[in-house]
Amino acid sequence: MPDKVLDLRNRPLRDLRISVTDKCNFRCRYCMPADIFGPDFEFLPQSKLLTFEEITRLTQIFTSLGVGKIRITGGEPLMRRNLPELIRMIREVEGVQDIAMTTNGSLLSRHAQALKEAGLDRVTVSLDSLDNERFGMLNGRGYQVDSVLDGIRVAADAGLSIKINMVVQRGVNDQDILPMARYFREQGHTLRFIEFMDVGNSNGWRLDQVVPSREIVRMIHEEMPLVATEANYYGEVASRYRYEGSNQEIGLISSVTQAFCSTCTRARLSAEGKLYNCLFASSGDDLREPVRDGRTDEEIRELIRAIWERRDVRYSEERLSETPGLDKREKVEMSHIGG
Ligand SMILES: Nc1nc2c(ncn2[C@@H]2O[C@H](COP(=O)(O)OP(=O)(O)OP(=O)(O)O)[C@@H](O)[C@H]2O)c(=O)[nH]1
Ligand SMILES: C[S@@+](CC[C@H](N)C(=O)[O-])C[C@H]1O[C@@H](n2cnc3c(N)ncnc32)[C@H](O)[C@@H]1O
Ligand code: SF4
Ligand code: SF4
Repeated sequence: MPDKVLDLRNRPLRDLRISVTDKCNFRCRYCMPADIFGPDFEFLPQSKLLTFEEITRLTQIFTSLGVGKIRITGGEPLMRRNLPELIRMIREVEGVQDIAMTTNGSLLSRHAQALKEAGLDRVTVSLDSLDNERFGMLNGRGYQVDSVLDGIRVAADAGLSIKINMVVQRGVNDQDILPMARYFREQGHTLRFIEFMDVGNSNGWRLDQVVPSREIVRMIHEEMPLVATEANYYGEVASRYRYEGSNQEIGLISSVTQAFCSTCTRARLSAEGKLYNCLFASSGDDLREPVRDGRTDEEIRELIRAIWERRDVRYSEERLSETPGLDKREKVEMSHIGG
């Protein structure tokens, strides 16, 4: 039985989100704006990345503290070589119940089959528009919608369970809400709408660019009636609705208008081995050195336990209550810890 660990707000440690690279082939404005992440930007060298063996060892230590859900992310995780090998290694760790991956989908058609065979359970594909011109602008590199839809198709054929994530920005892609809802309802995949967030330090976030989830629900409900559904599990990020008369669902991730910090069970491990206790943390605790300097599993486990036990963060709730000085704090970049 894993040894349960609680933070200062009584939140258990249940999910580990592992970033395997800080590199990405996209330059989404809200995450890696091209003017900052340009040709001279220095990404992490290979020697600073956790190896697959180190990631697997840490995963095993995390499961002994209660983690059962693993999400592989990035940057773009499919830019890390031999990723199926890592999935295979994590699959063998006792206590791992669910392995998911978040990807921009552009390289998925090439890798989906191998990922499934290695033991990946689910993929979440990010897609913000079905309109080629707008999508090309949003991803900052002119990638076409079809490259992502192909990836989704191949992943579904390979037997992976699929969700789609759409970040909605007012005046940018809010006209895509209904076309996306119609399309993915027809395809039978759960689409989740994410409120645009003030992650990192450079995405130019403004509150008036956030489309509140309740507005999205109202808009879809008018055309395709929705029924609210119970959460699947404690701490689920998305609130869920199903289309009346079917089991087909959508989800709303309301991190700005209805923060969910009070049940946040997520730890985040960056590609260089820093442990972050919040998506909006200023800094992380290094685990790479302890892993490399010969410490035992038990010592590392106690280190992680101590980090979690002093955790008190609740950034999104503080944003909601307009805590003074919050907007001046330096934050980790989303591409560094993976969302
Ligand atoms: N503020 C905040 N946003 C989060 C958090 N976790 C996820 N998000 C946002 O929600 C998006 C979707 O997250 P996912 O990783 O797909 O959600 P998940 O809960 O792991 O998904 P399922 O396991 O499929 O339910 C992320 O890209 C973030 O934008 C969190 O802890 N805090
Ligand atoms: C940082 S990406 C990493 C994985 C992969 N590259 C992808 O895009 O799916 C993870 C998720 O974070 C979301 N994201 C990035 N910046 C965001 C922001 N400012 N607000 C809300 N979600 C954001 C992306 O849309 C994506 O679904
Ligand atoms: S959201 Fe994902 S695809 Fe877009 S720039 Fe960030 S890491 Fe890359
Ligand atoms: S803002 Fe931080 S504490 Fe709140 S839900 Fe997100 S990651 Fe968890």
